[in-house]
Amino acid sequence: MNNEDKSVKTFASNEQLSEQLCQRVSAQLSDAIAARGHAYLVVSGGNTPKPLFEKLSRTDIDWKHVTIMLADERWVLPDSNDSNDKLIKTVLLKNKAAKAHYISLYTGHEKAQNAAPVLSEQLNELPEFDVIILGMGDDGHTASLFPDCAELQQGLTANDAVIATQPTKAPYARVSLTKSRIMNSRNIYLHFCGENKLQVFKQVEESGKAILPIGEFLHQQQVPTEVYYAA
Ligand SMILES: O=C(O)[C@H](O)[C@@H](O)[C@H](O)[C@H](O)COP(=O)(O)O
Repeated sequence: MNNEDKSVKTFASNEQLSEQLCQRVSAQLSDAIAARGHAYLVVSGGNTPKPLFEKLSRTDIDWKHVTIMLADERWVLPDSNDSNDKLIKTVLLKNKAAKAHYISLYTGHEKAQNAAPVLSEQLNELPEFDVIILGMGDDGHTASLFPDCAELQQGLTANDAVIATQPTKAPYARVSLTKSRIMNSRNIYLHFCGENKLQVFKQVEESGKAILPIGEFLHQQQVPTEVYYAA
């Protein structure tokens, strides 16, 4: 591993990983509250983070001084089982974490591209995120920055905080944080599970460059980035 490689913490299960990541993230959120009076936590959707969300929801931190939001949203109705908004409200914003502030990326606009500028204005006003937890797909996408979507370069270069994307190999139009908004964070975590994703991660890591979107956040030295992997 060259010195640019990110530290990878490997766990036997997502349950064990989630326990450790919950402790780490909670401590950083509490430090942020102590230092600045408020903490900003950005999470990703999908299945991988569910055990982490359950544990975070039960963690005793000063949630009323935490704002939570998603790194991306599928453009589906909020009662859809594919809605990240529904996932967060169901699995994270409960128990002790019910006191947290939450900024939904689902604006109610008919189209994601009409929501993106409104969300950009709102999220550009926010300070540096304290913690952002990114997932990764088998294709190396993260948030909704997909290798095969026409909007990828815009997502990697725009100063806007949010863009609309339309992946070709995944369902739904989406809104996604851009690289510049993701990088405006104090701590980045990449959380993924399974051998397939591990091979993708190793391929990107060993290439030394951003051959897939996740590589934009692995091959950078500006923001401390830790990788949490479970078999
Ligand atoms: O809206 C989404 O789908 C997520 O934000 C996305 O980036 C996710 O992190 C990966 O697709 C991994 O999803 P799984 O954890 O379900 O494999």
